[in-house]
Amino acid sequence: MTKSQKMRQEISEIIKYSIEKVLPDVAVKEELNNLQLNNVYVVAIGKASWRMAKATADVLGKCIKKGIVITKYGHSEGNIEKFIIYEAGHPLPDENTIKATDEVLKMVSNLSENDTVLFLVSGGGSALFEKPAEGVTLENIMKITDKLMKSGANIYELNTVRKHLSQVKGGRFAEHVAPAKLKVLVLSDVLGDRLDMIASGPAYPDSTTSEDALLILKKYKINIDENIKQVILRETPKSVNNATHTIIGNVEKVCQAAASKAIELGYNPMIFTTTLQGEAREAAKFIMSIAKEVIKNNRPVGVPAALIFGGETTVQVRGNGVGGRNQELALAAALDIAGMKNVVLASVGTDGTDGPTDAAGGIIDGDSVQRMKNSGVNPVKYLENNDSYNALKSSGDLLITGPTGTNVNDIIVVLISD
Ligand SMILES: Nc1ncnc2c1ncn2[C@@H]1O[C@H](COP(=O)(O)OP(=O)(O)O)[C@@H](O)[C@H]1O
Ligand SMILES: O=C(O)[C@@H](CO)OP(=O)(O)O
Ligand SMILES: [Mg+2]
Repeated sequence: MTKSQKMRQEISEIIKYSIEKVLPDVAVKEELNNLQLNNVYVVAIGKASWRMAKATADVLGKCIKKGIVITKYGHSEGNIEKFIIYEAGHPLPDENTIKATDEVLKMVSNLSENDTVLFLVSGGGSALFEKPAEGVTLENIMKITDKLMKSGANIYELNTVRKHLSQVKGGRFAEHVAPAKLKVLVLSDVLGDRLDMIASGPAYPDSTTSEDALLILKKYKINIDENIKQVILRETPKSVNNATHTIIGNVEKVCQAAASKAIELGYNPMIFTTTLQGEAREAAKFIMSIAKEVIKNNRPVGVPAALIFGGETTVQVRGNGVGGRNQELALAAALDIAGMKNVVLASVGTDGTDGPTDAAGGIIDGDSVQRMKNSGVNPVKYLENNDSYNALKSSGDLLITGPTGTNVNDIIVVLISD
């Protein structure tokens, strides 16, 4: 085995271990074990909702009256007693989203103040839990969110707009549940763990305003009809008094896990940030500038080193290729370190899907670009066309995990050895 092959294997091990450490099962059970709850209604939304619901059913069992899971297509792992399980569209909502959300609203509509809704929230919830505001259609929401996503808007901007077009986001779901109470367990996939942004904060007071939403649409040059503008001008709740929130997992945990596995494998780990953001290809260059500093000057960490970054970059999609922000970061990184020895990078979405592809991300090294060229791929052109998936496929650099059952943002690891 060559050095580079060994490092690729080690980086895969680090990623696998870290994702296992942020599966929500244990954290949900720990949180629920000491609770006295009777007649609980459970609503679970997002890409990790099936696992969160399963852990809940294991702990609360008989105390559950009824539960509903809404997760992304291909993310259900089977039946759970007393639960109805829906799969729906992501990152754009679809008819199944609306159907499942209506079922949730029906379930919580006549509860009393003695009832509790256990609300299990994970990223993906914005697309998977949706009932358009009066005067807005599903198509309106699909079009506006699609445009925002492709223009490189970050998750705060995207969800500020989503919250103002919805009957269940930005605290409005909590109003539906009242007078019953909500206990909300949250798996965070948003920079800074902002509770009003994760899945668009269905039970959390909204910190954004109608004016913010309109300014974001203007910034990205997205035109809306007057009737949509009027809907956006209806303000979201700024206080919610029937919900308590607890964060049970986040990107911090996944970075810590990566650091401990790196130590086990003999690397000096350093977590640089848990809030990486910006255009994916620019982030790649910045990350590799640090790698080069480590190689040249053993700064700010000595070789063998594991550089760890958590967060979520964005991509302005200009071409018509296939990819995701992690694959795009990996491709740009491959171009930056072409020909270099003993450097390997992995960039991975912890949910197991990066963009509209079946890959979780990519693992690249100094020979990736040569491998692409050998198979007739011009990596610069592919990057220009946002076709990172096919570029990484040609060099054998895609990381494919399938849905992981969790969702705590993205992790980037760089291994450097002598
Ligand atoms: N060809 C592409 N290359 C890079 N990114 C893309 C491409 N097509 C779509 N995307 C990005 O993928 C994002 C959705 O990816 P996804 O992994 O589902 O996000 P999340 O995990 O945060 O839900 C969109 O915001 C869009 O910018
Ligand atoms: O649902 C959402 O709003 C976001 C953030 O929580 O999740 P994802 O990026 O996975 O769609
Ligand atoms: Mg996201």
